[in-house]
Formats: sequence, C-alpha cells, structure tokens
Amino acid sequence: MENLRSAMKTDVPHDDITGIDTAKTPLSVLLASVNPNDPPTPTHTMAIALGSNLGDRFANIETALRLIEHPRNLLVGIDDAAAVSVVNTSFMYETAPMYVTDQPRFANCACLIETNMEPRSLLKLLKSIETTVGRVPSIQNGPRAVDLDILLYDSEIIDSRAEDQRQTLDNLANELVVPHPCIAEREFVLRPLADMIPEFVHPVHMKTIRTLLGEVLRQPNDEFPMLKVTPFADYLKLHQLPGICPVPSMGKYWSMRCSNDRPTKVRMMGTLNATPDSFSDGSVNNTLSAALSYAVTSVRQNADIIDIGGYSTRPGAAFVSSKEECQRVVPIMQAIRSHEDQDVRSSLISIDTFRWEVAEAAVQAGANCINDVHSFTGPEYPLTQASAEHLLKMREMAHKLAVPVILMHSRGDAGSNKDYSQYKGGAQEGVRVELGEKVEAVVRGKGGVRRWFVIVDPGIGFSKTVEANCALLREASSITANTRGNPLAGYPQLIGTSRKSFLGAILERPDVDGTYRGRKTQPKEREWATATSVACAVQQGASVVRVHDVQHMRDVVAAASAIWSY
Ligand SMILES: Nc1ncnc2c1ncn2[C@@H]1O[C@H](COP(=O)(O)OP(=O)(O)OP(=O)(O)O)[C@@H](O)[C@H]1O
Ligand SMILES: Nc1nc2c(c(=O)[nH]1)N=C(CO)CN2
Repeated sequence: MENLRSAMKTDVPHDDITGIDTAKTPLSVLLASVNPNDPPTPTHTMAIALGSNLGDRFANIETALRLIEHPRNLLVGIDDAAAVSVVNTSFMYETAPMYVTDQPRFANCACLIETNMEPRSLLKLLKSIETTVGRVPSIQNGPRAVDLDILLYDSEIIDSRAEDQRQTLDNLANELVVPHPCIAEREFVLRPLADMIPEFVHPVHMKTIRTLLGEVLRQPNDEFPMLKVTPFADYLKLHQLPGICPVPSMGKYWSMRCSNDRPTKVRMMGTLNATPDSFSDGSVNNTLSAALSYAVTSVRQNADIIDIGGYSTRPGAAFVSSKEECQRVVPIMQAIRSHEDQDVRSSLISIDTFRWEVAEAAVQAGANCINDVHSFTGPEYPLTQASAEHLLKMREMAHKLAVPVILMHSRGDAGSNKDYSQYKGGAQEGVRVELGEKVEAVVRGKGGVRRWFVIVDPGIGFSKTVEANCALLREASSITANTRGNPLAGYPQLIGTSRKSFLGAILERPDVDGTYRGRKTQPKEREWATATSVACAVQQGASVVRVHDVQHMRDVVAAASAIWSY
C-alpha cells in the first residue's frame, strides 16, 4: 500500500520531505550543499485538518501551526525527544459551515507533519493547542476558534473504540479514529488534502484523494462555494502567546473561485517607486510628500494594494545599500500608516525588495506583503551557493513573519551579457520549471512558507525576449493550470506589464505594409499599450495586475472583467 511519504512525491519528484534533491536541478543541489544539517527524518507522516470560524480565523490557524511546531511548550512531561515538523501546507479556503449551517463561515486548510510522536500523544497535543488558541466547549459541530483533526497517520487504520461501538459516530469523545471518519464527505478537507497528496490512497476507502474529491464534487450542492483565499498580515495588530513568535492579525484577504481558479475580483496593485532612478516615474516620487500623494491618490482611485520599492530593477540601475533602501521605504510606510484618512491608513501595502532585512523592516513598519522579483534567490544568475543561502534566509524571514509573498520569475538582475533566448520547451515551460522549483523550495520542508501565502508572477519583461513576453502573456493561465506535475498549479497569479520596454519595442515596430514606421516612446507614453496587456491578463485569469496609472487601468480591469464575466 502506498504510504503518505511516497504520496508526497507523486506530483513533483522529491527524495525527501524537505523538498530538496532527487531531480538534481541546480537549485536543489545548491540547497543541499548549504543546508546539510537537516535533522534525521522522524518516522511518521501525519495529515492534520485545521478549521476556524471565530475571531481572527487565519491568525488562529497560524497560531495553532506554530504551537504544533513547538510541542514541548504545551505538554508537560512529554518525551524530551518529541519532534514535530510541519513539512507541507495546502492552500487556505473559506467554506460554508457544514452540518450546523447557522454559524459564520470557516477558514479551512490542512498540513502534513513529520513526527516521532505516537497518535495518542499527538491527539493530546492537538486538544491542548485548541484550548490555548481559545476554543471553548460548544455544541457539536458548532463555532470554534480552532479545530484540529487528525486525518491520516501514515497508512495506519486506528480505532480505539470497543468493537460494538463502531457503528455510529456518536461515541467519539476521547477516542481516536484514524483515518478521520468524515474525510470522504468533506470538500473542506479533501480539497486541502488534494493540494498536497492527490494520489494518496485512502487506506479504508481504497481510493485516491483526487477520486474522493471528484465524488464529493459530483453531488448537488447549493451552498456558498468554497473559495481559495490569500490572507494579509497586519503587523500593527499582533497576537502574542508565550513561547512562539507574535502572529499578525489577518483580517483582510483576497479570494479565488475553486471551480475555475479565477479571482472573485481582479485586484489592482499601484506601483510606487521610491527611487531617484526609477524607469517609469523618474524622481517624481522621490520625496516623502510626493510618495504619500501617489499613495493617497491610488487608494482613492481604488487600488487594492500599493507596492513600494526603494531599489530599481531597471537595467543598469545604480547599486543601493540595504540601509539606503530601508531609508527610502520605511518612512513612506510610516507616513501611510499614520495618515489622517482611515482608508489610506488601512490600505494594503507591499514591499518590493529581494533583501530579507529590508522586507522585515518594512513589514514591522506596516507593509502587509513582500514582493520579490528574484523569488528569494537574490540577484545572481546563474544560481550560486550564495543564491541558495539567500533563499534560506528569505524563507526563514517569511516563515517567521507569516506574510504573503509574491514570487516572480527572473534570471537574476537585469545585467548585460545575459542570454534570454534559451527556455527549454518554450517560455511557459521554462517559467513553470524555473519558478516552480523555487516555489517548491520555499513552500516544502520544515520551516517552509505556508502555501496560502504564495502568489506567483511569470515576470513579464524580466529575462525574456519580446516574443517570449507576448507568448507568456497570451497563455498566462497555463502557468498555473491544474495539470498533473505542474508545480505552480492553483497558485494565484500576479501579472505586471505596465509601461514595460517590451511594449516600447512593439510600438517601435513598423506595421506590416510599412505605412506606419513605428515610434520611440517614453514609459508614460505606453499607457494604451499597457491597457491592452492588462485586458489580456484579466482574460487569462490573473488575480492581480500591477499598474502605474490606477485610475485608467481601473476602467480597463472593470471592462475586461465584465467581458470575461467575472
Ligand atoms: N482523528 C481524530 N481527530 C481528532 N479527534 C478525534 C479523532 N478521532 C476521534 N476523535 C475524538 O473526537 C472528539 C471530538 O472532537 P471535536 O470536538 O474536535 O469534534 P468536532 O470538531 O466537533 O468534529 P469533527 O472531529 O468531526 O470535526 C475528541 O474527543 C477526540 O477524542
Ligand atoms: N465548512 C466547515 N464546516 C464545518 C467544519 C469546518 O471546519 N468547516 N467543522 C465542523 C466540525 O468540526 C463542522 N462544520
């Protein structure tokens, strides 16, 4: 019988659960060389379902996960060698309450852990975590701050009840039944499991998780449909429990439909370059008041998030130290957070940086999300040992902060002498493989970033030819398509085309019959071309478009969303 551990390898090859090795790709080899001291693999793999429908739901779940990662904080007298590592997470979902329907919607997800603990001790640990997070006794299937269920323990079948008590589910209190007896009827459990172990064969039903999910989905259901969500962190409001890092409040979130992985609403990211050499707005925003005024204007024009960067990614941009980068962005975050207008003060902000120290300073100053054009490996390309070390540092920081991360495909900084023509299998396949490998390294293994915090970006305009940019854009939905073996399957996607030079290159071309000879454009003169590319991104199912001119692109997003019937 296939066990849980090998099921984890099904879709993407991995030697071990840390997500490193086997494929012998450059990044995996580099990571293994800088991270040789992983603890010996504990003996058991277990799947846990997490749910919450009271209080700060996503923060409750994050708190529970942190407590799971530190079992000795809670269990007195527990074996000193007890070890639990969260090694994989699902996406996060918002779901209609099942059974007792008159209660708030749930947040639901699942994780895989590796442990040397026995199932009974784990159940005790989970019950104690539920209490610590704030669960109080209530009606059966009623509202709760957090619920933690053991879904699977290797491929074992366990039932602690007496033989004659096993006919119903009425006698479960203080007992242990594994696999959890309700898995097969719960979409809110099967979807998260399918994100991680779709090919795992349920040891009782003898069907894969994918098959069980298909069966549940075929049943008629007129409930509120399950949504996939990205929660945002707010460091100005913290939940503090002894023994674990503070957990940010997570009241705001974006959502996608599970039926077609399209957003319930396409989000607009405004772009604020706090750099004197920015390619698109020169030094205009390079003062605190000008930056603040862009932020205020964008919020009033309905931007959903503002991306603030202090280090230009423009080809040939001057080096900026991390101290200088912080000095450029942190005061802007602080000014936004103390603005008199409540809408501005509470707007979502993302920090555009590839450096962990800048990201952390910005988040502590009020940024809600990290946007990294090098998807955690830093500016070097080809990847080196320093890239692998960079990834581990970024990952540790993002894991600790529990904030969303936008991971963009690029091949390092936009230096000279780089050959961008080589994408094995074409641009789509190249991005899926290269970005997919990094995303896997970020999400999987002990200390990984929760899957629900990752947004992917194909990196239009970075390390690609004009033709590759066009091809990526017109087929962007295939990058995150739910096809077997796609490491980017199901992730929300951000697309940034605004004013980029591939649009400039297109506008410079003469038309086919030569009646129009083309013209050179400044970035600001590419707004109509930008509109076309934004419409295409919406049509392709992008969750977020990154733009400069929020007011005009809002109309484009509204019209394109209506045409493609969101
Ligand atoms: N696999 C399991 N995971 C968690 N609890 C279990 C499991 N099997 C049996 N139990 C028992 O179920 C009892 C009720 O747990 P709990 O109050 O969390 O149920 P619930 O959350 O209302 O329902 P459900 O577990 O169906 O989601 C606990 O006392 C526990 O001993
Ligand atoms: N959508 C949803 N419904 C539920 C859930 C849950 O986690 N999600 N948990 C329950 C009892 O454990 C009862 N009903």
